[in-house]
Amino acid sequence: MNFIETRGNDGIKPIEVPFSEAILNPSTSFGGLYVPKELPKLEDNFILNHVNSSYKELAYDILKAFEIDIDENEIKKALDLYDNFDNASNPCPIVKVKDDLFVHEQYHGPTRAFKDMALQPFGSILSSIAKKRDEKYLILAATSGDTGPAALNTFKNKENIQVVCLYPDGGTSDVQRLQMVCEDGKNLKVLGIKGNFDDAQSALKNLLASKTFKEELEKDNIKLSAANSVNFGRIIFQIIYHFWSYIQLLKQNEITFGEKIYLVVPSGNFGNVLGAFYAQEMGLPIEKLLVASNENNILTQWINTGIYDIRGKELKLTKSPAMDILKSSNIERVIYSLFGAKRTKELMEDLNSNNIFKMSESETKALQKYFSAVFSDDTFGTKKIKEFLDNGYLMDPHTATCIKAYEELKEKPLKTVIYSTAEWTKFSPTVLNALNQNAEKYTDKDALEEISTKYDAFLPQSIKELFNAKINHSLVIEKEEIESEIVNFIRKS
Ligand SMILES: N[C@@H](CCOP(=O)(O)O)C(=O)O
Repeated sequence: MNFIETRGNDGIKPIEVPFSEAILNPSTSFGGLYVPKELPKLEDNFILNHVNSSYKELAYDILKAFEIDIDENEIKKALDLYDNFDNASNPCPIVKVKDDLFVHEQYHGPTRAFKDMALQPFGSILSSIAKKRDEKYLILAATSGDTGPAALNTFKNKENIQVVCLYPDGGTSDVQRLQMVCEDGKNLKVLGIKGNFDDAQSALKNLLASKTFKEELEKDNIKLSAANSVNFGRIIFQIIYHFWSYIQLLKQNEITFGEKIYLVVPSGNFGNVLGAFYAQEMGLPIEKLLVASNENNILTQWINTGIYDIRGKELKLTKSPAMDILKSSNIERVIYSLFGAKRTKELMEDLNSNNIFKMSESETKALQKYFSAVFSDDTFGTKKIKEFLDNGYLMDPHTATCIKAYEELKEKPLKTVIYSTAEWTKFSPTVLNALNQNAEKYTDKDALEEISTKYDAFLPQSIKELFNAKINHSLVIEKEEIESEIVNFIRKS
């Protein structure tokens, strides 16, 4: 299957490209994003046929439905990386927390966040193709905390690959920061920037679109790609686990085949919930996608009003930093699916030029057929962390935002899966404040120890080791210095 562009084609780029091309070179005409020409429709009995499949078998068959131009053995090698997760046969388990409520734990990979579910196999495939083609790539990653560690981990020491990861200084948790600045691969560069996540992501998008930057890289025979969800190579792996959720509920006799469910997804860049939307379009019985956000509630505003307005909005630093985002990348792919390329280009150009776009009433209704949204603040989150642990379940602040959506947005008494995108270990001071109902300034190390001892919670070795690890990347730079720092790094390596 080939891939086309959300904002249409400029007559210079190829009108459609295979999967390998879309992931190696994600920059498109007019700054759009690659999307599949059409989504594969899975056969009626696809789900039933996979009730006894392993995650890897399910993933393989979904990837096959996309007819991607990647060698079968490469795909299998990439999927074998799930064997390194906590439980090889179930890399993202579902846990029942109430009669009708289930948590899909997506954080059992090496960097303790859902990004590993996609970046582990994506990194393997991308670097294998680069090596086979004998091409060198610079992979950019902008992160609000989870993508960065996962991108660095997957590409560390990979031949033909260099990675530059941009994070907002002071805009991630301390564990997230340490996961990045302590990484030691010789092909990795981590840059803190004086700015927020939107600044980091805008820099990435500008560089992807910049002819002169790409020409500069070409002098060293280097091509440019990205590890963020602007790259469809991320999204394709973020479709699979929604099928897994449904199949797990079937296996546990919690639902019967065909019964619809709600999925609640904590959202920032909208890649995870976009994967769920695509899964629904491919045949997964979903009643509605419930979008949870924090006080940076732009997604709630968009879904509830059809207006995306960031004029005069300041990005707030919250206790759920991975969702501290105002310019969300993947709303564009949803808009394209619902209204086509011409309208997507119009709306995205409005947003770029005026910091606002307005959809019509009928467009807003069309969006609301699939999505409902609500946001919550940190006070709500800490209350829910405590309430759930009192009932035996430990969750992180991002997962806690989902509870608001579960409590307020469900219109039918259907089973609901909430997505736990990151492990509590990445946010232990916030979690301990919630549990002790105080505002003490705990260090991450103390909070991790106290929670794991008091509540007998598992503490991964990779997290414990961070506090004795050497800091390999201490540079924090101005936004304006990003491009020259990257070029320096390329030239020095
Ligand atoms: N929440 C992300 C931000 C980047 O999102 P992505 O899905 O586009 O990589 C993070 O934690 O870094």
